[in-house]
Amino acid sequence: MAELTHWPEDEGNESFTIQTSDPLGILTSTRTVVELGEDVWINTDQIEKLSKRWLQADTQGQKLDIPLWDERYHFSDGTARTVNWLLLLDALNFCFWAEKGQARWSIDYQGQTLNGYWAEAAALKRAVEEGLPLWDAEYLRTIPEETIAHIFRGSGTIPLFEQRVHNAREVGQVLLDRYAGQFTNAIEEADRNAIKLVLLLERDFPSFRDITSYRGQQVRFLKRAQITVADISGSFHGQDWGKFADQDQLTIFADYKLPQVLREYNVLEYELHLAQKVDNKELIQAGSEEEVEIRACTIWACELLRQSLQRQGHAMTAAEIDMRLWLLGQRSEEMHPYHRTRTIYY
Ligand SMILES: Nc1nc2c(c(CN[C@H]3C=C[C@H](O)[C@@H]3O)cn2[C@@H]2O[C@H](COP(=O)(O)O)[C@@H](O)[C@H]2O)c(=O)[nH]1
Repeated sequence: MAELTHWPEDEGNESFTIQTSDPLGILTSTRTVVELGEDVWINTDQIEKLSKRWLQADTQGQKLDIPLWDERYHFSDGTARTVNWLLLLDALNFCFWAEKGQARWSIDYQGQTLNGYWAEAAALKRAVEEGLPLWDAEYLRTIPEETIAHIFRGSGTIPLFEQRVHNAREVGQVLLDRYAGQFTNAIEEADRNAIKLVLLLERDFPSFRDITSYRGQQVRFLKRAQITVADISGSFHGQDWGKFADQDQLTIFADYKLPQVLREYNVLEYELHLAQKVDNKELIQAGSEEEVEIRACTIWACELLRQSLQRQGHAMTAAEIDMRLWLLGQRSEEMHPYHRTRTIYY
C-alpha cells in the first residue's frame, strides 16, 4: 500500500502517490501545481484529523445522510428528456455569487426563497412546469435572451447572464450536430462509461472544457463535465441512463465551496496575502496561479483524504467525499469567504 505523503514543513521532498489510475489526467496535472505552488498548501496532519472525525461520526451512527437526488428542485421524468435537462443544468452550473456588497440573485419557488445552485436548478424546473421544452435541442439552439431572463427571473440578476445564454445555445447546437438532439446518444457512444463520457463532453462541448495552464503546463479540472455524469447518475439513482462504469474514477468537482470548507478545517492553508484577498472578497483572476493552486490543492486534499479513509478501512469515492464536503459548505455563512473567481467553469 503506498504511503500517505507527510509534508513536514522542513522536508523538500514533496511527492505523493496516485493510488488509482488517472484516466482524466486530473491527478497528474494538478500534482505538479501542488508541488510547485507557494500560495496554497495542504496540511496532511489536518487531513488525518478530518478522516478520524468522519470515521468517529460514522461509527457513532451520525453518518451524514448524503441525500438521494432532491426532486423538489430537479426536473425528473425518468426519460431522455431528463438527461437533456441535466446537461443544460450543468452547462449553466457555475458562479452564483454576487458582487461585493450586493445581495445574491435569488428566486421564489414553491414558497421557498432559493439562491445559488438550488435557485438555478429550481428555475430550470419551474420553466419546464410552465411549458418551456428545455429538453428540446432545437428549442435551445436559438433560445432568445429574453426567455433565459424570464427563466431566471427573481431578485437581482443571475451572474454571467450572457455566458449562460451562450452555453444554453451551444448545448442545443452540439446535440443537434452530433447526437440527433439527444444526450442519451452520447451516453451510448461513451459505452455508458463515466470516464469516456467526461472526455466526450470535453471534446464536443466547448463550455465544459475546464482546462487551464500553470507555468506552461496543462492543468485539467473538468468540473462541470464530471458533475454532469454524477448528476445523471444521481437523478436516475444509478440505474437506466444513470448506470455508469468507472464512476469511482471521477475526482471531486473543483468548485468554490469545497476549498472554503477545507480551509475551515485547516486542511488548506493560504499564504497571508492570498488569505487577505479571499477574506476581503477581492477578485482572484481566472487562470491565475492563485486560482489554479486553490483548485489543484482542493483536488489533492480530497485525494489524500480518500487515501487516508481507505487506509483506515473506510472506502469512499471522490464523488462521495465531494457531496459530503459540498453539503457542509451549504452552511457556510460563519466560515471564511470562498474565493471569488468570475468563471463559467465552476
Ligand atoms: N463540488 C461540488 N460543487 C457543486 C455541487 C453542486 C450541486 N450538486 C448536487 C446537489 C444536488 C445533487 O445531489 C447534486 O449532486 C453545485 N456545485 C457548485 O457549487 C457552487 C454553488 O454553490 P452555492 O453558491 O452554495 O449554491 C457552484 O460552483 C456549483 O457549480 C456538488 O455537488 N459538488
